[in-house]
Amino acid sequence: MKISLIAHDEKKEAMIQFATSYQHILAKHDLFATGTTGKRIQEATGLKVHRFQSGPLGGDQQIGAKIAENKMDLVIFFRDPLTAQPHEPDISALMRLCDVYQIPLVTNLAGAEVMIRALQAGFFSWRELVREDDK
Ligand SMILES: O=C(CO)COP(=O)(O)O
Repeated sequence: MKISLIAHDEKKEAMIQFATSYQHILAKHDLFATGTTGKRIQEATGLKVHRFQSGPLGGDQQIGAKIAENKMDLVIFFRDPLTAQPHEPDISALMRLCDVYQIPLVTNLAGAEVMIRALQAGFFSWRELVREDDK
C-alpha cells in the first residue's frame, strides 16, 4: 500500500511517536511524506520514506496529484487545528481530493490508530484492486 504521512509542526512529535510505535507495520508499505515530516520520520525510525516538498512549498499538492492519478492509497495527516497555515488552500485541496477519489484519510492520532489496525487486518486490500499502479 502507498501511504502518505503528513504532520504540521505542532503535531510532528506525535507523528514520530506514531511512526515509531507502528514501525513494524509501516515498514511493509511504500511510505511517502511531505518534506520535513519525512525527514523526521526517517531520522527517528530509519524507515524508507519518499519525500515530497515541504508542505508550504507544495508538498500537499504533490500528494494531491498522486491521489488524482490513483497512485496513493491512504493518507495519515496530523493537522494542527489551532495554528493558521500559510498554505491552507493546499491543505483543503488535498483533503478535498481524498473525498473526490474515496481515499481513506485520517487527520488525527486517534483516527490513525484505527486506520493502522484496519490496515494490519487487511481492510484496505480493495485499494490494491483499484490502484492505477497495479493495472
Ligand atoms: O505543512 C505540512 C502539511 O500541510 C507539512 O509539511 P512538512 O512535513 O514539510 O513540515
